Amino acid sequence: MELHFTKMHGAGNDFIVIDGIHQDLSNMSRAQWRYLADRQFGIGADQILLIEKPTRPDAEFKYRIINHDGSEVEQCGNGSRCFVRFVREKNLTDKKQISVEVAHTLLVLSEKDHGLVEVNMGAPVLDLPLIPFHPSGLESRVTADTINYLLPTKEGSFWVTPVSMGNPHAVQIVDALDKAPVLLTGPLIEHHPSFPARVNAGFMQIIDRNTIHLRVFERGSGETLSCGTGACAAVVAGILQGVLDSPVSVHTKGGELLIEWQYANDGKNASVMMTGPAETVFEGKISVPDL
Ligand SMILES: N[C@H](CCC[C@H](N)C(=O)O)C(=O)O
Repeated sequence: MELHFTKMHGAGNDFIVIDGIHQDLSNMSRAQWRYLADRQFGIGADQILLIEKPTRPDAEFKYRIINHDGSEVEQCGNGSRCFVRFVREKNLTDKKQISVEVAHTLLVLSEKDHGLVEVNMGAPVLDLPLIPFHPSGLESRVTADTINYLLPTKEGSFWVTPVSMGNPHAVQIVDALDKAPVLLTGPLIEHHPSFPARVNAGFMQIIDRNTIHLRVFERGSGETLSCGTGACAAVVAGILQGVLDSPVSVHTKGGELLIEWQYANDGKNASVMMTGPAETVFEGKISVPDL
């Protein structure tokens, strides 16, 4: 089958964005999704964003997120900004604020000046079974307003803070990000049995109380140049541990994101606000083989 797509990125986290409203992609297999995301045999991307008609009355659109490995997931921060840019450029809506259904949540997205996009990512989920995270048998320690867990792997043990932004994250603080063994330990954390749905492994270096450097080994995609939900999770973890204050500038290999979480005023149910770039790179069409 032939399909039209738009290649986009949000701070270097790259996407294949597909209009599934005007194209019928209901029969795509996981192997075909993997083919599209493959950087040698297909178009190449960290994730695929598939835009569909909503299933709930308060949403204008729905979008689905498929990782590089073909796994479908619950949330994508950088992708949500590219979604806004896409529907604007395609004139699919003229609304200033766009409500979109993503897995089990409703995101409210709006464009800001200077080509940036702001997303209300909702409140973090910290209830361990909902992350999901099973701490049984793990050493733990209280750190300010949260609990860290010592995750043992064959390459050492790492203190992590479990946080969900709709998708699961394990955030650790490192002293020197450029020396952190992200590619060695990231996969071990991603597949750790304490995270039954796997997990995105975040590595953050605290620069000051309003600045971090961040690398994320993403579930289903490996290390990406930037991870929006990972930036949100890292800031939540840092604020709960008493080492960060909102707003936080998150520096990633692919660019800068601004994350705000008014925990001090509104507690753990405060929404996380993410602001960052979204770029269209090129449009194309591709013939997808039966796989
Ligand atoms: N790999 C993630 C999904 C993409 C998230 C990331 N690209 C973002 O910008 O939030 C997961 O499996 O939960």
